[in-house]
Amino acid sequence: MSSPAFSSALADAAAVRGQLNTWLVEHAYPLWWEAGADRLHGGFHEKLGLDGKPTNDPRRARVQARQVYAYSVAAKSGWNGPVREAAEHGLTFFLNHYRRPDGLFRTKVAPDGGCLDDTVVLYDQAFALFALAAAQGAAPENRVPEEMAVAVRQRLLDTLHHAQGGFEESHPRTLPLLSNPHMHMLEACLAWMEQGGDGGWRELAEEIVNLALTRFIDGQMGGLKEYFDGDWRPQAGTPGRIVEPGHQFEWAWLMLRWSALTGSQAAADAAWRMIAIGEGPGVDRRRGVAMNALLDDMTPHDPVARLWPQTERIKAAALAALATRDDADRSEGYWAMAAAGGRGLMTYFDTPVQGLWRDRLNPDGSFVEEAAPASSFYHIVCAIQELDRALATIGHP
Ligand SMILES: O=P(O)(O)OC[C@H]1O[C@@H](O)[C@@H](O)[C@@H](O)[C@@H]1O
Repeated sequence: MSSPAFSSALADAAAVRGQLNTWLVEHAYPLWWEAGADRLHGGFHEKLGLDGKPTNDPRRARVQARQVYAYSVAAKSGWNGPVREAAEHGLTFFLNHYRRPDGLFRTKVAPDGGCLDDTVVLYDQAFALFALAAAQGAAPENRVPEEMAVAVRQRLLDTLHHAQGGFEESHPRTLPLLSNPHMHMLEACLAWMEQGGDGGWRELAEEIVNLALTRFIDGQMGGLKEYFDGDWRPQAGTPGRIVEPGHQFEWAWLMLRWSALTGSQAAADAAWRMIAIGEGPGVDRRRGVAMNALLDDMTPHDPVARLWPQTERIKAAALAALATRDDADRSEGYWAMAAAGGRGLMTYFDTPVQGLWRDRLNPDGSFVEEAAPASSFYHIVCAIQELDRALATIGHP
């Protein structure tokens, strides 16, 4: 029962959290382990069809890594399935089939683990680091994941480091440069800092935060952009004008975490502005969801709403509510945002087989009929756990 001292928006957010968590533990975790794990070849399927059966799609490195994370933290949500077995099932396949002789990770393999694309993609390296941090957290006595992660970090700094900070996409250079993999690199650095990793994680995190504050974010508009030329200037034409609401939320969540760790006011200020964009022009009130993309004049660019921006809306809102807890009115607004984000997310869970999700909501309110991508599970798990953690921190049951 919620105490009368708690606001109604907060109680509402807690009620939504309860529904989300029930769905997660009773339907999603069991389904993505029972049907989503490949007992024959190992690893996890890339997608489950709307009938709950696996599709035979090629497997992206990021998806395996994300599933390792999702199952590593499953016990925190109260799933009492074989947490460790599930996480190890994913990690074994990932290390056996994606790890290259140079210690970096290839981008894609076939369902049987055969190499389909040996390319090193920066985004995938970030998720490899993230999964290794999750593995470290699940089995702290084994230091192998840390050794592997430090080697990956060093190799990236040796081969892809950009003179003005951050990373190239590849060597030899391909353009545009992208902010997005840096977001996940920052997420991985924070995960390693939480695991007690060496000072290199903090240094790299700081470099990425500074790059975001000085280059990725447009100081006038306050929004963070996606595509850049070789000197970290927004790319010419439309790509350089794209502002994704989901990324405003996701970066804001990371910036608030960074600010809480370091006291950085600049990071917090950037977060408030990004949240205002995401939650203002970024949300279509009619459908109750965050859209895929705006342009820098705040007009919709891609009004389709994928699932993942909804999870990022929840994460940003939960942490913002926590960070403003001494200012009742502000905090109340963020709890309301978290509740609205949670409701928006739940509309994606209305599927013939419970535990699956829809991925794309059209402007007319219909969903695209398609298989459920496993890639979204990590987003969903993290959002529900962040909401839960924020509520627990302020003492809400
Ligand atoms: O597109 P998938 O693989 O489902 O990932 C979902 C999304 O995750 C977010 O964190 C961002 O990195 C997006 O750019 C990405 O599209």
